[in-house]
Amino acid sequence: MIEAQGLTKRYGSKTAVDGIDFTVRPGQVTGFLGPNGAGKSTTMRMIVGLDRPSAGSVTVGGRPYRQLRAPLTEVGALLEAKAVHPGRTARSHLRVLAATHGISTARVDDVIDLAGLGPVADKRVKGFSLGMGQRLGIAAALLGDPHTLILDEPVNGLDPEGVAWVRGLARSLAAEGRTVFLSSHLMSEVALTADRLLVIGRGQILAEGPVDEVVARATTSTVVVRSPQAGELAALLAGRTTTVTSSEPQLLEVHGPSAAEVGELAAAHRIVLHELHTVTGSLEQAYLSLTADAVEYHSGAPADAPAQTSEVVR
Ligand SMILES: Nc1ncnc2c1ncn2[C@@H]1O[C@H](COP(=O)(O)OP(=O)(O)OP(=O)(O)O)[C@@H](O)[C@H]1O
Repeated sequence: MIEAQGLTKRYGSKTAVDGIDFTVRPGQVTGFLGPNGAGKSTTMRMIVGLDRPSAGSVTVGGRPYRQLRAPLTEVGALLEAKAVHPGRTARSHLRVLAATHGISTARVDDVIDLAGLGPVADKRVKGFSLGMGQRLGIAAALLGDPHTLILDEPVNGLDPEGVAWVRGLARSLAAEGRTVFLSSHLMSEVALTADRLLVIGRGQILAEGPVDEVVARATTSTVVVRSPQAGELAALLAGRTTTVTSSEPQLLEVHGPSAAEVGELAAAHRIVLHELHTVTGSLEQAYLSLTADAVEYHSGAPADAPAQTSEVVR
């Protein structure tokens, strides 16, 4: 469990993290989202004691990181720009790390296998691809078999097989009851991996909660109805809180009432339905809407409209 209270970091006049309160629970994967410069890495660095909060506090398992007796066995972290001696092999890097933290050499072999580093374990790290470097960072994070995993952009540079591996790993670590906190800019991946979300912008929390709830709150759902009596149903639905549009005969897109309400209204008037489902927004749409006012670094080119990758909930 990670708990932050009034967590703040200032760099001179810049407030990178602005008095945030949050809890990251065990047994779940929590996705940490936000635009570039939102304060994600700074927050993660404060969790693992690499940056000192200017105010407030953050604890892991009830204690500040610096007070943990065996930190590597409690918290494993993959953070950007982690220092690895380029002349060392992956195996020797992990062995040095294990030796300094009283972890067995057998565990080094385990995490090499777990991270799929076997074929390159005895090669020098300086020749590693971005993806291999990420795998080594994840192997190091897992070395102490920690209860809490903090992964800053873990899929950065990984190929599709690697991305799927990180997803499976995060899910299985959470299923074992561990706390998994990961940041990513890949919305499709977060949608597949995370149970909960913490969204920040300009150092402040913009949204927090189960993925479905955050998406539902930040996007509008549409009830799609197909009926041979669409005109009759549209007339019954028309009202101040309901908008009904129709893009083809017999098909209605209804904004306002739930699918259950539309179905019950139809049944009460003996209107035949051939189809009734809810189309919810995507995580990408929710993210763009939540962070629209918190983006510090805008692209020059106009952004494409978010893809209509709607999920159908029956
Ligand atoms: N050491 C530092 N000195 C001064 N400013 C810093 C320092 N580290 C971070 N910042 C500033 O704090 C803000 C938050 O940065 P941070 O790296 O935490 O954002 P982020 O959400 O991780 O962004 P990204 O998605 O680009 O990695 C940014 O404006 C950044 O420029």
